Amino acid sequence: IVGGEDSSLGEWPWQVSMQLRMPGNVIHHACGGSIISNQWILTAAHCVSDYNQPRAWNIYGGFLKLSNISLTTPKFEIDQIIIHPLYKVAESGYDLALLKLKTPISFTDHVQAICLPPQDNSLVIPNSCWITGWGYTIEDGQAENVLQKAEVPIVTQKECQANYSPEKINDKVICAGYKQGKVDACKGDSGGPIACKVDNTWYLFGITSWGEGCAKAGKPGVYTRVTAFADWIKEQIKLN
Ligand SMILES: O=C1CSc2cc(C(=O)N[C@@H](Cc3ccccc3)C(=O)NCCc3cc(Cl)ccc3-n3cnnn3)ccc2N1
Repeated sequence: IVGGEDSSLGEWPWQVSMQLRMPGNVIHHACGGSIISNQWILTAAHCVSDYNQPRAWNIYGGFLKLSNISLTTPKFEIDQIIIHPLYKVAESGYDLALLKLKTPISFTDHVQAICLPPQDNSLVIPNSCWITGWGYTIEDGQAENVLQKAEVPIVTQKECQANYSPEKINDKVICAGYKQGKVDACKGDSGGPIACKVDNTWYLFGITSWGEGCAKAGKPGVYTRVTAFADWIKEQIKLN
């Protein structure tokens, strides 16, 4: 996250760190994700498309600092990875994947689910929402130890289409960021949430997907619009 600030423990209890098991028994934060029920995590398809072996991933919830995670830390294990069937590359949309966990999570003060917004667009998206992650804080940076948070304004479809080529910005994505840039997601944040608070309840409105650079003026972040896939998500959870 560029232009954000440190979160506090338990502030974003649905945020998980998705870590890849590398040779030599090391693990390495690669993507964010959001807990949406006690057995399901929602992330970006591009995070898992090249690493689609469930046992390649260790998932950690309830942490503020990556430095508190080690190979002996209790983890969530993936039973099944479901990538949206129309996904090809992040810029072409459908950038979402469901991860079914081997054992249900027992929720705590620091580990909770975030609500899915209804598909019927009955919920009005607030003017600004929050992005969170352990990604780079500058474009050519490194993973951040303390979970970062930043408030970003939602950009209209029209304005976002003007920023990027129109075929990349359709009604299944949501753009967020300031005209002057400065605040944005960046490498290592993808898969994570854009969370909006409506009537005192937090909803997952977007999944961090792509952008042209990080925090550049006129280049807002592009997020998978979760409301466009709420029925698909519910269907998959019911079927699996
Ligand atoms: O030590 C680490 C910790 S994590 C990490 C992530 C990545 C990375 O490219 N991640 C990609 C996604 C990816 C994941 C797995 C495989 C391949 C790619 C990403 O986050 N991409 C974020 C994409 C993005 C989204 C928005 Cl909303 C706004 C701006 C951007 N960025 C544009 N340029 N950089 N970020 C690279 C090195 C890393 N090194």
